Amino acid sequence: MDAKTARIGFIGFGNMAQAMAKGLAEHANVAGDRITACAAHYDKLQASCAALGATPVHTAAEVAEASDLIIVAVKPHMVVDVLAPAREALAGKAVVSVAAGLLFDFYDELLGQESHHLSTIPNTPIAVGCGVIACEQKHSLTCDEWDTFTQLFSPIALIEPVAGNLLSTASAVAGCGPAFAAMFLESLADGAVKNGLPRATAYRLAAQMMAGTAQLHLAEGTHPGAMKDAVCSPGGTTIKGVAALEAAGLRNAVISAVDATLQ
Ligand SMILES: NC(=O)C1=CN([C@@H]2O[C@H](COP(=O)(O)OP(=O)(O)OC[C@H]3O[C@@H](n4cnc5c(N)ncnc54)[C@H](OP(=O)(O)O)[C@@H]3O)[C@@H](O)[C@H]2O)C=CC1
Ligand SMILES: O=C(O)[C@@H]1CCC=N1
Repeated sequence: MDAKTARIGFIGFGNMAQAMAKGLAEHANVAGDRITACAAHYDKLQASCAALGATPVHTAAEVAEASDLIIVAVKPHMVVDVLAPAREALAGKAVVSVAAGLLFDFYDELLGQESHHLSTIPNTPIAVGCGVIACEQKHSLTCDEWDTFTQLFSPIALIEPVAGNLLSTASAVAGCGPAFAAMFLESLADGAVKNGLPRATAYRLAAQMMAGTAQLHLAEGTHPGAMKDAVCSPGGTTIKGVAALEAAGLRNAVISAVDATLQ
């Protein structure tokens, strides 16, 4: 399988699948006509496929037949029922799951020990080429399929293999994290609006600040504590804000959020 020509299928075409397809089409040079998808509601699917030049089909088996690499992107509790009728068509194809909590042993049992599968957790920023895909280290893709998968997705996501027992924790940070980060972004803007800044300006400033702070850490590897210290002038305004965040329990709230996703 060649990453330049591989056909990609999505079984389920909701928020996560569309983010991946958009990232591939708009940031990784994957032509829309290489993408096929199915979903529960065909009219809605037609509209979302049209936006990318992708092909809508009615069943998971049709997706499998039309594709070399198939992304399973329905809700975890639906995977068994949706994949069962497509089992034959999936045989010998590369199956990449994004369903939370479904690991190697689950797919080995569902698809058979000869099947080629990989369990992952991506995140929605992949739509703009800034995603993460945490992958279970143990998988049964061939070397060629793994290479194709990484060549396709590494232009739009950091691909991070982790042990199976840590995939849910990685998911809390990378998969759920965009929701937590968006809450921080919104809260920061609320504070600014409360003090008179127009809403749109507040979102623009907060979003660019968050992107820039993350870029600074990624580029220089600076410890987050040192990044904070570099902003806090003695007796200045930032340390007063830091103290207010600590008084409100920011650190404990975030750690509890990670714990909550794992329960
Ligand atoms: N959202 C996220 O940020 C992340 C999600 N995930 C995982 O991605 C998966 C999808 O989540 P998400 O995209 O958020 O959920 P959505 O509800 O947005 O998407 C689910 C998709 O499944 C489709 N579907 C439902 N029933 C069937 C069926 N019988 N046959 C084919 N397709 C069907 C739905 O169709 P229709 O649209 O017509 O209703 C929809 O397109 C989950 O397993 C989740 O754990 C993983 C990491 C991050
Ligand atoms: O909320 C969820 O279950 C999925 C998994 C990671 C992000 N969204």
